[in-house]
Amino acid sequence: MSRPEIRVSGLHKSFGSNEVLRGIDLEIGQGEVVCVIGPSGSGKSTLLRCVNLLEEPTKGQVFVGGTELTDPDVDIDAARRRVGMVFQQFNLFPHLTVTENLTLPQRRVLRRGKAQAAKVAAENLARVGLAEKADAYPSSLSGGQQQRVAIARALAMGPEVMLFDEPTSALDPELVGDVLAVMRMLANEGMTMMVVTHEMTFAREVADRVVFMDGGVIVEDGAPEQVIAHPRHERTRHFLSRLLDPAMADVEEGTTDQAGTSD
Ligand SMILES: Nc1ncnc2c1ncn2[C@@H]1O[C@H](COP(=O)(O)OP(=O)(O)OP(=O)(O)O)[C@@H](O)[C@H]1O
Repeated sequence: MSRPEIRVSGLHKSFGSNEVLRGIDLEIGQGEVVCVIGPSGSGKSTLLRCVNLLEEPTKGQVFVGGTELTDPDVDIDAARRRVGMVFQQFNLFPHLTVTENLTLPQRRVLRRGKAQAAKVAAENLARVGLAEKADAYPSSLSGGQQQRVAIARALAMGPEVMLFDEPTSALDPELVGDVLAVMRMLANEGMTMMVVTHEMTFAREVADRVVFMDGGVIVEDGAPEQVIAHPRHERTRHFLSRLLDPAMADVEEGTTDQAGTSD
C-alpha cells in the first residue's frame, strides 16, 4: 500500500457504559476506496465520525495524511478541514441558493474572498453535473441533486479524503444511480474514500476493499470479491445473506405469514 492517507490505530469509543468501538485498526492508502458494511448498531457511523473527530475517541489514534488528528496539540479545525464528510441527510441551508450553500462554509471556515469562493463553487457544481442549478434553492431539487450539492459543498473545501455515511439510503431508488456515479467519478480521479454503504454493486465495482464490522470490531477486511462472494467468517456470511435476500431475515425471525409472504 502507498502511504496510508487514513490510519486508525487502537480506536475505542464508548457512550457511557456502551462500548461501541472496541479496538479498530485500519489503514487506507492514498486513492483507495474502502466500503464499510455491517449490521445496524455495529459502529460504522461512529467510526466515520471518529475519523473526522465529530466524535472524540475514548482511546486510540486517528491520522489523516500523516497528521495525528487525535494529538491534543493539533489545530483541530485545520485538521478537520482535511476530511470531507457527506451524510445520509443533505443538511443544506434551505434559505440559501445552491451556490450560497457552497460559498458560505468556504468564506466562514476558510476565509476565502467572495470571488474566489464563487469560482470554487462553480467548479465543483460543474464537477457533480449541476452547473445549471447554481441559482436554484434546495427545495426545487430532487433528493439526488441535493445530495450532489452536498458532495460539491464538501469538495469545495479541498479535502484530502472523503467520508460518506450511507449517502444514498435517504433517496428514492431511481435517484441513487446519479449519486453513485459522482462517487465513482471521484474514485476514478484518485480521491481517498471511506464509504459506509449497503450498495453492493458499488462496493463490488468501485471499492478496492470491503470492511465488515460487527459488534464494534472489524471482522473481515479484503478485496470486494473475497468479502462479498467468499466471506471467511460466519458473521459476514450471515449478514450478507440477509442483506442480499431480505426475505431470509423474515423467515429467520418468524415474521413470514402462513401464506409465505411478508410485507
Ligand atoms: N451520540 C451518541 N450517544 C449515545 N450512543 C450513541 C451515539 N452515537 C451512537 N451511539 C450508539 O452507538 C451504537 C453504534 O451506532 P452507529 O450509528 O455507529 O452504528 P451503525 O453501524 O452506523 O448503525 P446504522 O447502520 O443503524 O446506522 C448504537 O448502539 C448507538 O445507539
